[in-house]
Amino acid sequence: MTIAVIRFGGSNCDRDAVQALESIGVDAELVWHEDGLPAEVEGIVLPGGFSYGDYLRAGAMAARSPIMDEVRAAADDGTPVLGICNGAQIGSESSLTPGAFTTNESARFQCEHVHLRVENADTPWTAAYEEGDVIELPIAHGEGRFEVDDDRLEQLEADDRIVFRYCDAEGNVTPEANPNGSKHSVAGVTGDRGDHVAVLMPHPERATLEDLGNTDGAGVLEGFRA
Ligand SMILES: NC(=O)CC[C@H](N)C(=O)O
Repeated sequence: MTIAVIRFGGSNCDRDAVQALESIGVDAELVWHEDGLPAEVEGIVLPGGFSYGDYLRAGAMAARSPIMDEVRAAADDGTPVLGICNGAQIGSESSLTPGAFTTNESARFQCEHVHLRVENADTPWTAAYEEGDVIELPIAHGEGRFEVDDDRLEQLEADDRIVFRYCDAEGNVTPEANPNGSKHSVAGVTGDRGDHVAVLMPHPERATLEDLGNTDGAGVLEGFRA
C-alpha cells in the first residue's frame, strides 16, 4: 500500500507524515504537487505546514493547485484522504470537507498539547479508538477555528460527521478546553464524499513515534489500513 503525501511549496509536516506512516508499517511517498498523483496510489495525505505562506487564507492557494482535481477524483473513487492542519485547511478550501478553518479566537498562533474526545469511532480514522476515548495531540496553528453555518452544523451533528472534539483531560467539552474557539469544539470532521475523507487540525503524525513520548495519534493513521 502506498500513501501519497502531497508536498506544496511551504508544506513542512510532509516528511513527518511519511515517517509516521512508515513507523506503523504503511508505505508512503512524498509527491510534489506539480508532478500529479502517481497511478497506484492507495491513500492521500494533505500534510501540515504553511503552503504559499498562508497568503489570502491558509490553504486557499494550495486548494487551487491542479493536483487537487486529481485528489477530488480519487476521493470520488473511494481513495482515503486525510488532511492534517494545513491539510485540513486545504481540504475545506477545496470542498473535500465542510466548513472553514479561520483565525483563532486568540488571533495568535498557538502551539500546545490538547485533549480530544473521539466522537464517532465508526470511521477508518477513529476505528482504533472507542467512542468517548480521550487522546492527547499537539496543535500548531493560527487559523484553526472551525466555522460553519448553523444549519450545516446541525446536519453534520445529526449525521455523526464530527470525529473529534476538543475537551479537557477528563473528556468534558468546555469553552476552556477549546483552544481556538471552534464551533461546537469541532477538531475533525468527515468529508461530503463519505468518511473515507476526513480532516483534523491537531497533528496525529507528531504523536506516533515512541521517541516522541506520545503515540496517541497512531490510531488516526491506522485509518489507511482500514
Ligand atoms: N501546522 C500547520 O499545519 C499550520 C497551519 C497553518 N499554517 C496555520 O497557521 O493555521
